[in-house]
Amino acid sequence: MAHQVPEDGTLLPLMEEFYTIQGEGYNTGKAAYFIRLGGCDVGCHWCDVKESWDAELHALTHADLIVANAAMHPAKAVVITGGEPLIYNLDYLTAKLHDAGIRTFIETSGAYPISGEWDWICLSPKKFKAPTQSVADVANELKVIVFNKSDFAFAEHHAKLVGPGCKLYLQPEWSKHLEMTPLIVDYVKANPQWEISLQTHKYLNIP
Ligand SMILES: C[S@@+](CC[C@H](N)C(=O)[O-])C[C@H]1O[C@@H](n2cnc3c(N)ncnc32)[C@H](O)[C@@H]1O
Ligand SMILES: Nc1nc2[nH]cc(C(=O)O)c2c(=O)[nH]1
Ligand code: SF4
Ligand SMILES: [Mg+2]
Repeated sequence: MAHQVPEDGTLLPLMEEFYTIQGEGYNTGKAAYFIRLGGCDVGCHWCDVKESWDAELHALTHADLIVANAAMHPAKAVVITGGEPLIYNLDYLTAKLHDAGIRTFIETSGAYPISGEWDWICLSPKKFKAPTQSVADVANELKVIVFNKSDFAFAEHHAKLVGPGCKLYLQPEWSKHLEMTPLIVDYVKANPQWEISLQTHKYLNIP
């Protein structure tokens, strides 16, 4: 039976929620409550959370309960990720998080139009399903995964589509990090508008 996810965003397929330290990008090192929504049709072959793809496997959960759980943690910041969170209407969830005094951060491929009210938007565009301009226009951070050398040209293409204040990051694909990290180091030294982002939680062995 397919999930009937209500369009008002009150019920969302929740895969997992956990309190940890943001491992990637601009907010690296800051404690945050992670909300991982199920469902993604982008199909990155190197995705590190393929268990998230099938939304049906993840129970529809009321957004009010997600907010109550988040509010119990000391850091008043959540990262909404997935799966691809923008498949869903995130207006209700993010408004309630803001009502509770919690800052809202999102990790998205941008493959679906923007919804929700955000304090930080990380756009990680994919070759497999291009991001919508509605997300590129408002992204605070562009984080391109480097799986092979062609990803530097892909990164430059997307840097032209984001706004002028958007931070630019290159992050090694995890299974290739030993090979790609030195290439990123050289690229950032030659093109210092870019910075390197590492998946520090994997080095720290935390969620
Ligand atoms: C699992 S995704 C979920 C959010 C959204 N679907 C997206 O791709 O942005 C969270 C972040 O992990 C990155 N990511 C996924 N698999 C990765 C891997 N094998 N190595 C490095 N980064 C990865 C994604 O690019 C994204 O920035
Ligand atoms: N610690 C930690 N930081 C993260 N930043 C983005 C993540 C994600 O899977 O979206 C992630 C994650 O899974 N864990
Ligand atoms: S868009 Fe994100 S969740 Fe979906 S397959 Fe790619 S990395 Fe995984
Ligand atoms: Mg992750």
